Amino acid sequence: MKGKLAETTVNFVKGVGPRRAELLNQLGIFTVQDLLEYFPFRYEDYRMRDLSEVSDGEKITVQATVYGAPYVQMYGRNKSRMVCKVIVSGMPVNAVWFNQHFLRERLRPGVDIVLTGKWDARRRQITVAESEFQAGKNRQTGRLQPVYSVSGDISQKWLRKVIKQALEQYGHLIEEVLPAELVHKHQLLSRREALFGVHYAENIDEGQAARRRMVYEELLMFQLKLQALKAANKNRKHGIAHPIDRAQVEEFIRSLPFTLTRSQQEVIDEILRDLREPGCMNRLLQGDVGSGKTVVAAAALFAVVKAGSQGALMAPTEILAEQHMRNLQRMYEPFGIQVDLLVGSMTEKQRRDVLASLQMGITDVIVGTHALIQEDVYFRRLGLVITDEQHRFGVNQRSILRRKGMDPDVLTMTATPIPRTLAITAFGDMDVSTLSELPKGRKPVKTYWVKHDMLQRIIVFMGKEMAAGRQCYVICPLIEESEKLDVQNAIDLHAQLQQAYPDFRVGLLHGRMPAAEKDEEMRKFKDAETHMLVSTTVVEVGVDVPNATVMVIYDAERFGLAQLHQLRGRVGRGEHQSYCILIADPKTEVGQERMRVMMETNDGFEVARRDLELRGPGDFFGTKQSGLPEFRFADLMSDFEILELARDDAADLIQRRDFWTSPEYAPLREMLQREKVLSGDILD
Ligand SMILES: Nc1ncnc2c1ncn2[C@@H]1O[C@H](COP(=O)(O)OP(=O)(O)OP(=O)(O)O)[C@@H](O)[C@H]1O
Repeated sequence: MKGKLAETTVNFVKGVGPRRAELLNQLGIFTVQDLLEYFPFRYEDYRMRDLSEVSDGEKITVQATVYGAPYVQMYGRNKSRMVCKVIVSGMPVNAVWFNQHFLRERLRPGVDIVLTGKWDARRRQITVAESEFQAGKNRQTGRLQPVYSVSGDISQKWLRKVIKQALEQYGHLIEEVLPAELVHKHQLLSRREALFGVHYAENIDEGQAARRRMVYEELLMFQLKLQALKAANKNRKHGIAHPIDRAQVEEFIRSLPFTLTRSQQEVIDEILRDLREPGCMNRLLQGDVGSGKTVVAAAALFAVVKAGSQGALMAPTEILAEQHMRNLQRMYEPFGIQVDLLVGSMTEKQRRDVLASLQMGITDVIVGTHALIQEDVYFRRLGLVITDEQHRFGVNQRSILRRKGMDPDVLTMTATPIPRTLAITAFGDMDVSTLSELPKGRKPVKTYWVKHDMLQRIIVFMGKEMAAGRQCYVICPLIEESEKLDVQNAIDLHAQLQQAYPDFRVGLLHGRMPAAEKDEEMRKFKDAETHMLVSTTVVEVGVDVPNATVMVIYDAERFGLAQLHQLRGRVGRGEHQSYCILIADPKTEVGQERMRVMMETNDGFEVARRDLELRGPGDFFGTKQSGLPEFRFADLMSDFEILELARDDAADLIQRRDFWTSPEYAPLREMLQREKVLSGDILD
């Protein structure tokens, strides 16, 4: 939102100096508005409890009174353990602090203190994580506390303080942006109430109400934008009406080593129809893992090339770009179509050659990463761009191309199963095609969940599969905090497994390897020069090695369901029976349930549905689903109902005459203007 708060930088908040301002900037917080809209991702319950209500090992916050003298033991270098007797709920309890002996002076008998920490029922002891001496207005304990995503030198405590300070200083300037009728209709909090509410929530319900208001606002803006865009694009007749020769496309399809599924055939028809039209195609192609999206892309590119244009296929990684290029080269070989690769790791000379060949129109199809549509890349006649979900073709990319005199059709592919209704709503500016079946003859992947102590048996099993000529993936544990540790893990596991299988070749793939080396490892696995591939999650999307039949995932509980499904999708891509083995010791009931979901279903839509169910209300801001547009506040899967409301409201607003004139809607109109969806670039 434009306005005073969006123009006031954070250093105007009391207590924020230049250094702290810089730290906030690193969190993406530049203005007071950013700060106020920096929402907690969950709440920590510091509400006071009675000892009789808590069970062993729980985290608690209690009111205590010191009655003994603190006893300090020093050990190591500067390490300490301090014990002090306190009274909680009328009973004596030991409070233990680590490395905080500087508090010793303050622990005098009779002093009241609020302690937060872990309760050990057997020893009647609290291991203190936080202690607070006075119970004043700004006290952190004794209530629900927002937990923000922080990093490095910014502490929770400090950020809480600064946000509260900002609310005190600037809260009165928070302006409503939604029309009163909508606030009323959906019983939303006002913007001011919501921003106060989310940071000061007394209970989870208050937090949720605040969140709901912001989610609605965000989704309404999103829908207004989409619908304005779609309306603008509909009016365009500047796209290319490709003179598609149906018979040639049929010939290409007949040349493939398999027959298309009905779904593939239908989707290709839909795309060909779009391509013939003069308007710009903007279509989303979704299909579960292994449903055969690449062939559809190949047929579309083929059609466009035969109709006299060039095509571009953009992949999220160099490995995938390379894979696509080889596939296309193989498929197009009988047809004399020139496919070239353009990626970052090429030499300057190679790059120059490809650019020249593109510009002269010698290259028919260019495959690359997203660097492909850069300022200095020129096509002779670009007719179709195919890209993937994470890199949806945005307004900016379109306008870069348009400036170069091109207005290609666009196809976006996604493997994230999104319920069709959600897809249509979430991608309101696109038409949606779905591959709803897998190629014939695929056997469902058998999924097993095992504990770490089964490792030996897994090793024997993989040995047997490899002896039968198959290949295996082993995905290493993932340590989120440190990429370096991830890599080390992968290296160690690789060494162990190579030792376990002296007769087979084991490859290694991780994110820190140079791109050329990664490609080489991938190629070796693809050509079955290596029999096993130990990898971090870099193989996650799109890799296609039909001869691989085993996917072993270490520490599977650390991955999200969507990610596990993606990983599992790397096997079961050929005629052989495939297996997915999840090695996991989940500690929570939900964690165990997630493993069971994987065992029970192979269907991506079902996995997504169960995933949603398992995310309880405690999961305040949910886990982000890949494949859908990302938002600050909203999570499209769980906020689907609000999304539908917002869609209907947006449709209603846009066609209303007074929306474009009345002051009530000025903030929404300004947003649309700022986002350039109404400007000349789009509305010709
Ligand atoms: N109709 C078909 N019959 C048999 N095999 C097919 C058919 N269509 C595609 N395939 C093969 O199935 C495998 C998976 O296809 P593809 O790589 O296109 O899947 P995808 O939809 O891109 O999946 P993912 O999202 O998992 O990467 C490939 O080896 C492909 O050659």
